[in-house]
Amino acid sequence: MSGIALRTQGLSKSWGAFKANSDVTLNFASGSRHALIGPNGAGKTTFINLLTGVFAPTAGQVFLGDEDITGLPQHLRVKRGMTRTFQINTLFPGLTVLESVMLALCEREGKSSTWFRTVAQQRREADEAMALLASLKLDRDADSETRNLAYGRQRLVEIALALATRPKVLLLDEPAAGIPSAESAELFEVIAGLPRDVTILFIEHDMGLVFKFAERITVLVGGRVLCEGTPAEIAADPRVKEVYLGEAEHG
Ligand SMILES: Nc1ncnc2c1ncn2[C@@H]1O[C@H](COP(=O)(O)OP(=O)(O)OP(=O)(O)O)[C@@H](O)[C@H]1O
Repeated sequence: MSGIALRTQGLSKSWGAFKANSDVTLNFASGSRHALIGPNGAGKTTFINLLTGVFAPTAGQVFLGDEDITGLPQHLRVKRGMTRTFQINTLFPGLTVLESVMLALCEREGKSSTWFRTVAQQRREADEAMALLASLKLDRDADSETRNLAYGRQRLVEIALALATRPKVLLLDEPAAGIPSAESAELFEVIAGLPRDVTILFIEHDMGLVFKFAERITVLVGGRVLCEGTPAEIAADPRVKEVYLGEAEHG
């Protein structure tokens, strides 16, 4: 696939006089693995919330492919192909991994309220769910209750649930947060191996993971784009060093 999967034009969000995002204009190429980095409070999560429709922007637009989705409610953005991860702990506490993914698949097909389905229909969904789990190396956990899995594997189930909506764009806000580093590397290996028809934008604080897995990096500082480029370009940019060195000195 080529072209632009997602772009923003002059996207801004203020609360009173405070500008959390200012004039953010970015392109996300189809199939790319794009990281959004920046110091605490830079406005990264705000940007994701503007993309998904949690917040309405003060100014600017969001385009998914060619469509201006700025005014769309959250669930219609998911239907159009932009999904962020769901928190399984709050969604399906007592279900197995397989049941959770089947439920997400049924939800996508609009079948979640159908109490009677044929065995053949259920088998199709189970097969699709198992294939999805296998692609994330979660098939061995299919019959475990999600709440009994290690935290890192729970995060993978969250990604499976997001993928069940068949996204064109997948948004991951710190997918490895709270996971031991050995597990987080494994999680990112799986994310990196996702099909190329899914464009991935992720926020991540661990620079080792960012520079290993991102193909493009955007640095946000004070709600503005400081710079954007390949990992090599970002690593060599003196402005980025200044921002992070300044942070280290304060820390
Ligand atoms: N609903 C809100 N009302 C007012 N201010 C907010 C709101 N949400 C976020 N902010 C402020 O906007 C700024 C940017 O926050 P945001 O969470 O987007 O930053 P971040 O880059 O994701 O930070 P972190 O890396 O610490 O998660 C912060 O100063 C925050 O306090």
